Amino acid sequence: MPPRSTCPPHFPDAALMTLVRSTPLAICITDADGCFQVVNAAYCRLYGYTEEELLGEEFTLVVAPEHREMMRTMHRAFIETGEDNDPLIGKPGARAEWEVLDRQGRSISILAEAVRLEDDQGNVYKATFVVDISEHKALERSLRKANQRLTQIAMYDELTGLQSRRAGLERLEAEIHEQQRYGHPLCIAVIDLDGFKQINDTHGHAIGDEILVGIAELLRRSLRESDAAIRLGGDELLLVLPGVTLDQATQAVERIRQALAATPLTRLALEMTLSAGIADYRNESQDALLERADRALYRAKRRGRNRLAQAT
Ligand SMILES: Nc1nc2c(ncn2[C@@H]2O[C@H](COP(=O)(O)OP(=O)(O)OP(=O)(O)O)[C@@H](O)[C@H]2O)c(=O)[nH]1
Repeated sequence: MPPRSTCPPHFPDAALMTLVRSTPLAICITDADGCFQVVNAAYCRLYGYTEEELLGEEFTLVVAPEHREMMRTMHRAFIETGEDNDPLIGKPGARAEWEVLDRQGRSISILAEAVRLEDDQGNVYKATFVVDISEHKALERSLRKANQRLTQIAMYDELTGLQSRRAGLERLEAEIHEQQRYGHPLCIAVIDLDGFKQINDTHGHAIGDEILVGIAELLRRSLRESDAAIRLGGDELLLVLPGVTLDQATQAVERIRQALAATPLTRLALEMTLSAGIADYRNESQDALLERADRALYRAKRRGRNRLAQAT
């Protein structure tokens, strides 16, 4: 035999009701039809209604119209079984977060927890305890936004939108692992603009920036989905070209070189050229691969710029 309840035999009891009414926790009690039978002062304050306005009304008054039917169904299920069959979290449970509406139609985030009550006549009620978590939710949203922003800053170069050095080198490392596992060819190209310092010195940094943005656009247009374009720093760029041989990579970068030479950039329609060193991956470390591409780039520069060189 379960122990008998120590509650007074009549519900609601006057002393308990005083407690319910004066607690700072927002509480409402709804009957089997979902109509408010009790709302305490904290509940009224939270939603901006008077007690008279709420009593007898269906609880869906504080729910957005599109969610009312679902909430009615859940309320009925709770009255019958004592469990919320919450379709959003997919498991029974009487504690959940919701978005509700106050009297002005403003959205409030709440944490609600409920208990099923039964009086001596067998009438069933649902008592719901509500905590306003709007500030907490707003903070959560702004933290999520700040995190996204930080990720964006870490992953992408702010000026050009190309991948950042850090993200790009991580990507290259991942491609090297793929290559080691499956043996697909993998190439990289280290690109450096020709005479970029002179452009900055003659036309100013803002025009130099426009050039970098223009080249980034050209790269995005020219590369495949599976390729990556990375700004290593300054006017130095890295292309990661998976699945192509050294000759195919050279053809692809040669097309980019020609396209750049034929595309005047910025409002001053400046002509710009690039030099590049291209290397195919040869079972080496990332640093060794980058170093070979760098040496090839250096050769291309020495031979007169506006040209490519393959790494040996
Ligand atoms: N406008 C602009 N300039 C930058 C930026 N970052 C680096 N630079 C400049 O880019 C120039 C890089 O020049 P270098 O690559 O060393 O030399 P270069 O003039 O291109 O000469 P070569 O590479 O030998 O053809 C320097 O003057 C840097 O100050 C940037 O974000 N914006």
